[in-house]
Amino acid sequence: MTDTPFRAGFVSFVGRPNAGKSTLTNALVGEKIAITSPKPQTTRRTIRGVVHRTDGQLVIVDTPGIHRPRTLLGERLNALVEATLGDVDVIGFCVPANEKLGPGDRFINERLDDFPRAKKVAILTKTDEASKNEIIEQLTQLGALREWDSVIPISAVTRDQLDLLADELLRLMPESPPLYDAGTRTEEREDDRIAELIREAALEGAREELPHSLAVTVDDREEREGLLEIYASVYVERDSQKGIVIGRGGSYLRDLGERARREIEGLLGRRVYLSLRVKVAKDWQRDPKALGRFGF
Ligand SMILES: Nc1nc2c(ncn2[C@@H]2O[C@H](COP(=O)(O)OP(=O)(O)OP(=O)(O)O)[C@@H](O)[C@H]2O)c(=O)[nH]1
Repeated sequence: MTDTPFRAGFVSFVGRPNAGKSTLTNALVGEKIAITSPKPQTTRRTIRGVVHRTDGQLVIVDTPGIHRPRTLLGERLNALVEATLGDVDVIGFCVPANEKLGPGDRFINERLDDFPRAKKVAILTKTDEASKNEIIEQLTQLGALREWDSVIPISAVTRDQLDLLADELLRLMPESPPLYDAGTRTEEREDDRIAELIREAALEGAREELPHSLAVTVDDREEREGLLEIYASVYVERDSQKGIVIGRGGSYLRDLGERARREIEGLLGRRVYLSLRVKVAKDWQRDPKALGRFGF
């Protein structure tokens, strides 16, 4: 019997907004690394999640989507995507099984030619939401786009075929010693993860105009009688949005704080007191200084 070599490398999932990239990352890593939301384009940061197996390591680089930039934030995010995809070993192109292949998918598929170094895998996501016939039709359409190194239908929610996907991704990785210690599941700083959980809670139920205007910073933490107190700010771009986030009598802010606190307690495994303040940073998406402060 021959020993299987240890393989390790980087994979990035791309696909149109809402294709299920963040959910897939979390399902593979087995921990909440990237926030997910039914609102499109909520992923802003490059986040690394690490999948540990006895025969190898998959390092997942979760990028913001590829889209046409409209603000300085958009431009910076696109530059981040370019730099990331130029560097990975495998690109997983995610297409939802329950929506027809559209111009958005074709645009991204064409862009994949710009990254010749990476192996390319087509991933049909959300198969739990589609019929057998729809899945077959989508697989045929995907197959016609290019010569993929692999084509795999999965559901991150029911975990269907996730192990097979991990096998396939690993098979395409170079032989390499481990890239991360066994205990490492993400490179994200804890405060950044907390800020993202708060942003996720704020996105739930937020109105159309709001999602792209939200930013969150964790400003301070204090230990008090066994309780961890976390002080954070939720930034919006305009005064009118401040009222929306606070809600009538503070109701919206209370609800979102409650949801965020539960998620943070899950992450940290301990009781937390969360104090949120809503602030206005005028047009921060276009302001280089503000972008720097928010970590972009
Ligand atoms: N039924 C079902 N829903 C899914 C699955 N994967 C993702 N979703 C849902 O699809 C929506 C979008 O998922 P995300 O993982 O946030 O999508 P994304 O591609 O990261 O989105 P962006 O950050 O906008 O680029 C969420 O409401 C998820 O719950 C799946 O396998 N099955």
